Amino acid sequence: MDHEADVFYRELPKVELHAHLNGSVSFQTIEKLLKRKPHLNIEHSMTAIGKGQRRTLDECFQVFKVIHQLVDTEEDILMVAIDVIKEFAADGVKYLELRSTPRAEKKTGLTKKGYIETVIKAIQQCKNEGVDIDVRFLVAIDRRNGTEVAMETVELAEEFMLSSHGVVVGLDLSGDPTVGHGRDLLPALQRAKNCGLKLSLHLSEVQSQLEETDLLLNLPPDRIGHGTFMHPEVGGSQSVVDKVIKNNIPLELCLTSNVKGQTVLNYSKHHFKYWYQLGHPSVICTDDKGVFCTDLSQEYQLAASTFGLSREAVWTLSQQAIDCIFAPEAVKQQLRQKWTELHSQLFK
Ligand SMILES: CNc1ncnc2c1ncn2[C@@H]1O[C@H](COP(=O)(O)O)[C@@H](O)[C@H]1O
Ligand SMILES: [Zn+2]
Repeated sequence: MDHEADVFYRELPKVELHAHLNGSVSFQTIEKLLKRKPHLNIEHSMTAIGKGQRRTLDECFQVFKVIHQLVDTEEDILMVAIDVIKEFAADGVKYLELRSTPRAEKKTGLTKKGYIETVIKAIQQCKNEGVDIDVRFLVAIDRRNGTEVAMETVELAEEFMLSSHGVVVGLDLSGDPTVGHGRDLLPALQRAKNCGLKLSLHLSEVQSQLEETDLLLNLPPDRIGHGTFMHPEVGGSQSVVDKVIKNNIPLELCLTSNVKGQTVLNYSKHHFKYWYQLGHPSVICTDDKGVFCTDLSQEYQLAASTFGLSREAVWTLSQQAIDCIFAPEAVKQQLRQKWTELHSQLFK
């Protein structure tokens, strides 16, 4: 980790809605994976982007390929998922939506179905151990894999939505934004929506995707990841902004991810400012806490210090994230209750 966040931000109860499993693997867990697979000759410097370092988004995607080499059995996935869940819990996250791309690996016999089952098993195991966090799962589509794989992924997600007792709640569209086009994925996304899966889509993470964003907004998605280049000031358009506002689609905003991935020049230029000033639902998230060496407390603290938010404003921000979760209304009520209980402790 680059810094330790102040106590207030760690104790602040938080909701994390945008976390890719394999991007969230901590230094300590990477250490364990390196010991399991010394023959790969992978070093820490290949799996994370440290303090003050920046990479192009393209280079970030190389990092994921390295991590995927390290996480290629059910055993690895189980360990990684349990570690990641416990780390979020230790950081004060009370509700977490993890997302991950089911992968099959011929070498190890890993199947996509086994992948999803293992993540669900990890979630169940943490629950049985009494870890103080409610975890849900979004099955991810990697956009580079095209139409057919997207449709298969939706079918799998649908199956697990029906059998996982509420753990699988939705679908994520992610992957290298410069590869593939949303139009080819539209039928799969439409199908997901029709069968009751919630949709969180990475949109306009890079510039010049306005046409795709405009098209996919017609679904409409239930949440947007990043949305960095949607507003007119950065080459977006007012009509796209109007669609987002009209449909009241919350944004998942990941400050450090965008700064380290160089799609945003610096923290003060982050589009959090634009959407927050509009009063539009904006949720602070980590994206890839392992790769970008951050955690959710730190992201809240960075937002507060960069944009001059008071502690009460930070509290409200974390509380309003509850409105944006994909789990049902009863879960939202429980979380609101929890926030109310914790408020007096934090502001005594
Ligand atoms: C930095 N901005 C980003 N933009 C788009 N997709 C991203 C991403 N960060 C992560 N992913 C997606 O998540 C995968 C790794 O986790 P999982 O193997 O699925 O658990 C990456 O391969 C990519 O598809
Ligand atoms: Zn992401």
